[in-house]
Amino acid sequence: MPATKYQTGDTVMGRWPGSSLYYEVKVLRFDTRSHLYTVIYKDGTELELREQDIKTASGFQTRSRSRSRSRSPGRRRSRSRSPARTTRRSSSRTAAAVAAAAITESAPSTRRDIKLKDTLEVRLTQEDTKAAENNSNNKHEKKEENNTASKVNEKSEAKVEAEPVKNRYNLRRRKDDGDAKPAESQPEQPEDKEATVAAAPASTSLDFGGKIGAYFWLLFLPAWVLFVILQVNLEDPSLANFPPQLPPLEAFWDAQALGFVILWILFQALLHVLPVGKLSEGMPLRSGERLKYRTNGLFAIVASAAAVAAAVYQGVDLTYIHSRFLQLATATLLISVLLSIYLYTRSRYAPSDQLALGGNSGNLVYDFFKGRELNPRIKSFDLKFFCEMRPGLIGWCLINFAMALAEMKNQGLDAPSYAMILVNLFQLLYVVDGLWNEEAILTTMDLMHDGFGFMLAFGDLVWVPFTYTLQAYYLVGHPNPLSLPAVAAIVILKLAGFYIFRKSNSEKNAFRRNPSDPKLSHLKTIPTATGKSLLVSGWWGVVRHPNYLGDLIMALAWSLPCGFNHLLPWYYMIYFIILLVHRDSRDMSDCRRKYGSAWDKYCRTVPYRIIPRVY
Ligand SMILES: NC(=O)C1=CN([C@@H]2O[C@H](COP(=O)(O)OP(=O)(O)OC[C@H]3O[C@@H](n4cnc5c(N)ncnc54)[C@H](OP(=O)(O)O)[C@@H]3O)[C@@H](O)[C@H]2O)C=CC1
Ligand SMILES: CC(C)CCC[C@@H](C)[C@H]1CC=C2C3=C(CC[C@@]21C)[C@@]1(C)CC[C@H](O)C(C)(C)[C@@H]1CC3
Repeated sequence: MPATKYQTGDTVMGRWPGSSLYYEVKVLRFDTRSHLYTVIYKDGTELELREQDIKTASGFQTRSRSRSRSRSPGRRRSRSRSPARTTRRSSSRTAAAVAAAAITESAPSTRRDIKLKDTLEVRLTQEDTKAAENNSNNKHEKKEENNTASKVNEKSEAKVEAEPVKNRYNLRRRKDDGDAKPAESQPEQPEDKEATVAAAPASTSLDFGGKIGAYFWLLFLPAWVLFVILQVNLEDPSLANFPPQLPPLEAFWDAQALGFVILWILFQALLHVLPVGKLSEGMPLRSGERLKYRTNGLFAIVASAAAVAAAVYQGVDLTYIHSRFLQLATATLLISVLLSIYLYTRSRYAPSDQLALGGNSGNLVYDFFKGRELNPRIKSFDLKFFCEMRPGLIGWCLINFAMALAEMKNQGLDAPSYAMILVNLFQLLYVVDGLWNEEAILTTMDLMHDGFGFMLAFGDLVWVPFTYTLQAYYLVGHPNPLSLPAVAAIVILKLAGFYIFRKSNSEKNAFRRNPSDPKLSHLKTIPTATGKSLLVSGWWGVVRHPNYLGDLIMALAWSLPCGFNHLLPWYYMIYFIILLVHRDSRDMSDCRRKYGSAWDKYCRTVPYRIIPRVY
């Protein structure tokens, strides 16, 4: 071995692929060509690691057994699962399995007792690239029994290794290379040495156009909301009338509107904290901890509907929402900015293992926009979950309803138009479904991966209620009579989209929550080194984002009732295509980073992203 940082035989800490956990490993050799260290874990699993994925043991303070024992049950479970202990429990258990178990089951005794001297990041770098295609003949792919998400097909892995690998990632198992020592022959690791949770690494690859992009979006997004609101008020909201005449500045502001918005948010917060409904567990965090969420969204929307009905009965004129839309939007924008400032400020004091992987670039503007802290909470009140699922989402339905009343008032109708009814019912179904399946949000990107900053605070509180309602707003001033066959066709389209959306989201959510669910046992999966598997049949075998496909079909059904006279009611459809294509590519790179070659294999097996045979 040439002069390298670590020498053959050194005992060091190696990062487990796709996780922030470190285990004690022994250096076996260094490859001068690839600059990779081959290391062996206590259970005999061999991996190739980059130098930056290895640290000296002195850089860590591991948790002591006595401390961990006294804390959470999850933590107690994890003790028996670390690679260090597998040799005694079961020699057939792979490091992949045990690491996954450690990742998913260990909760830190306390965040404060985890200290890292370094901030680390694992990057799955593609080495060379020719052979993966040849090796792609589904060696991992098998009809898993679904009895565990953490199986690693050792035999097929060995075959892959035996051939020249082209699309290979540098963090991979090498147990069957021949010179790996059997797990049983490894010395037992002391029981008080356990995996250590890494701090969030500094974000280096930045989304949304990076730092410059963040400036742009911070200015553009609020301006866009105000712009479309001004546009939709025009008799002819066409591009020919761009830009709309700007009203005087004071027209944007109304203290009463601010008061109503604050009341609405407080009312939703009150409903959220009431001890009604179930407490659901989120997905395991990097630390292994699982947060609890009160998922009483359905109760919240029913209670809100009752409160609104009571208010209308008492003579409250909801068309105020239509006439003061601009002022309500401005007030909510102000609240979202203040909330984002609070979120950014508190994130400066948050322990670094609680930061999101993407919003920790060190650049104030970018981090403010993207969000630093993953799950900011005030006691057990989760701000991100609340904002995403309550004031804006339920507010969306309230606004739509107010638009229906405004349409009747403005056009002198006894009942809302067909188009208005369709838009109201379709979007109500979407929101109620989201609240009914509220638990499923816990396995989405926003909740699992994104920090909570301006993007989501503004998105949840302003963007959703004030731009997703544009179709209903448009119909108030721009009637579009629909024939019954047209109504029927649009309803069928909506139901088809909804079916795809709901089935695919539920399938993934059920699989992530319980991979051994007997109802899913017919599905094919690909195991990954993190212990989680990927679905490759069922809905997730049709395209890589079947839920986006269903959502897009629904979006089409929301715009069609508004006709083709103007582009404005099609705004949601256009925005949504851009949003979902971008989310898909963000998710692709996240998953590639997490799952490495298993993800590539999934992409080869399921080549289309959102629309079968098209995209
Ligand atoms: N109306 C709106 O404005 C918006 C609606 N949405 C909707 O919200 C829903 C959630 O969307 P979003 O959070 O973007 O993404 P997904 O719900 O699709 O979540 C993506 C995650 O699912 C997991 N996953 C991906 N492929 C597989 C597979 N083959 N098998 C098992 N797990 C897999 C991965 O996470 P891991 O492996 O880590 O579990 C991946 O990161 C969608 O229905 C979307 O349409 C989204 C954005 C805006
Ligand atoms: C301001 C930016 C340009 C974009 C911000 C994006 C947000 C508005 C969306 C990100 C993901 C969302 C989801 C829903 C609403 C929009 C945002 C917040 C969702 C709650 C809508 C209802 C669905 O049933 C859902 C699946 C629960 C959605 C989850 C994602």
